[in-house]
Amino acid sequence: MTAAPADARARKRRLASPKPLGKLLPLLRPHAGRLAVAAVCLVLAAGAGLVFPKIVGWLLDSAFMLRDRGRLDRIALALLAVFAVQGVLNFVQVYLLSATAERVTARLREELFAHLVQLSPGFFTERRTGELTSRLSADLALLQSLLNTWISELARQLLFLVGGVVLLTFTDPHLTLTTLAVAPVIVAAAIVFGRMLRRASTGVQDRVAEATAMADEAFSQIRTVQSFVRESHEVRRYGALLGEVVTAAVARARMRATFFGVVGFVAFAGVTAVLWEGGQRVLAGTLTAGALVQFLFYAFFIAAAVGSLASLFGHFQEAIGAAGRVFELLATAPVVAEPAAPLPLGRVRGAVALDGVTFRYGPTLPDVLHDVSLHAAPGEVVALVGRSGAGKTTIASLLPRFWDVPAGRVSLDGEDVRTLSLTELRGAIGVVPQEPALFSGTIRENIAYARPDASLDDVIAAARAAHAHEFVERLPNGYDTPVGERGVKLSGGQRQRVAIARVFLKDPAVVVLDEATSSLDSESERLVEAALEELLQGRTTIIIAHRLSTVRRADRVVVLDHGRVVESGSHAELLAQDGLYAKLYQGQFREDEVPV
Ligand SMILES: Nc1ncnc2c1ncn2[C@@H]1O[C@H](COP(=O)(O)OP(=O)(O)OP(=O)(O)O)[C@@H](O)[C@H]1O
Repeated sequence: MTAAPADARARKRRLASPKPLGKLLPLLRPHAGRLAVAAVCLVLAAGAGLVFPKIVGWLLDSAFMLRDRGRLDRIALALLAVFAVQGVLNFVQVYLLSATAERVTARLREELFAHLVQLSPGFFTERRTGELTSRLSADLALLQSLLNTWISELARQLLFLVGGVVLLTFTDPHLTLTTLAVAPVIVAAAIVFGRMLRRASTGVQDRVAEATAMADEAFSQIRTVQSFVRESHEVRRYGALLGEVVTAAVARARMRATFFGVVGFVAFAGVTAVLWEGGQRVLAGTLTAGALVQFLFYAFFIAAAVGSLASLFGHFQEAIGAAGRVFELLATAPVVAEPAAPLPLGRVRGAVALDGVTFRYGPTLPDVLHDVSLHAAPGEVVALVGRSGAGKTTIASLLPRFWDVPAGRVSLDGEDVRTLSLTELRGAIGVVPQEPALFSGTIRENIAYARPDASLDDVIAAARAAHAHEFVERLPNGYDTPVGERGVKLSGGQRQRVAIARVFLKDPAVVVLDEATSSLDSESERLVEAALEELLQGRTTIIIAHRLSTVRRADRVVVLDHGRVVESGSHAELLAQDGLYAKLYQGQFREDEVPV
């Protein structure tokens, strides 16, 4: 239990360091030209802003004293010109920065997405998908604000601060000191509140991610939610999480409000001190009214700049937190890595083997496979059977190398799967999951998922082989019919046949099939059976079998128990052995038998 607080401390330290923001620099490099133009515009616009008090001071001291109307007109026109130029400069700068920020954020989002989709399935069992989507949206939105507003605001306010102080010092060094007397208080407040804000903001972002994850889960499990009539429970759960978001956000708002109150008061107290001290000198005749007004303007600029910088400090802390989380995700190394120099696979024959494989899902978890050896010759159909939790799905997911084995060897055509390129290995293996989920899109797009360049004829041929063509043809838009999110607009049997058609189009040498446990109506069942029958022709097949017809068809049945191979042989041989298989047969298969 000592590790957790240490982790938390490390996390806090890591978030406090601005290093994560530095990682944005390489992304900005391609936009250097645009950023340079924006920076020049920003400096010039700030300069124009700084000229304004000078002109007003001049106006008061010369035009008014001399009662010169012409001079007033000229000064007003000059001011208009200054503001017009400033307007144009602001436009260019805001436009360039926003466009760059949009591009950079989109690029980073894409990079993060590209990184996440190639991480091993194990990563997604540890992290909730809703949390990841929240990182992609909320944290990147913070970084976008950083790029298009906060950085330019920081530069602008720094220019106002430095420019203001320099110009003040030229006018009256003593009054400058009075103005700056309050600065240490503001800086101290910024540091204290900034830290608190960063922590509070991380809390808010984490709570938002949790609430998003929960909603995401409820939507994806909507049938379960509704069939158990748990809608109000889910609403309460979501409400409770939103309550936490509100509590955390209100705490952050309280901090921000206190900060603004304190900093506002201190800054204007400084301005008041300047007014009081300067006013006395105007009365004494050692300072002109124009110089005092000019001075007050600069004092306002400085106060506003210090205040803005202080609040920007808080925003930067939030952005550091967001960048930290984003780059931490980007740095997650895939557990299953592409070999440095993959062996070329050539034409795949389809010999599949596990030799002495021991496997566990995590270093602290118990072994779920113990010294498993299993061989399938090219074209052979091997059925895996065993009680629930025996390790069948685990074996099936080791072949496409979704996980690596700590002991033993998994091979394709005699080559260790760890030595092959993931693209070639996975290209050689077709997987039909137990409950195939399709992508929202059309039937054609779903079948062509394995080969997006496939022609309609190829898609139809695959659908025919999978006995899906007949039902697709009867749909209102045929192959262009949208299937709905995850294929919800199709029946279970239709989804299965589309998933089988997809594998036909891929035409792999090895098929890994997790047979559906849920029973379909007999017509649908017959069609799926027929489709599978065709799919297995000439391919090495590993089937997680749940049906008697499947085990009968298999060349070999491998019986697993608690992660060990306990029996192996044909259906008839195993029945004759009267061991675990015979027992399973009595209990599992007989009732599942379907009329063919
Ligand atoms: N992602 C995972 N993380 C940790 N343990 C897991 C994970 N997936 C499966 N297990 C564990 O591994 C063991 C084998 O599971 P597996 O899914 O391979 O069994 P199975 O024989 O396919 O079961 P079923 O027929 O019910 O699908 C089980 O004890 C299970 O709890």
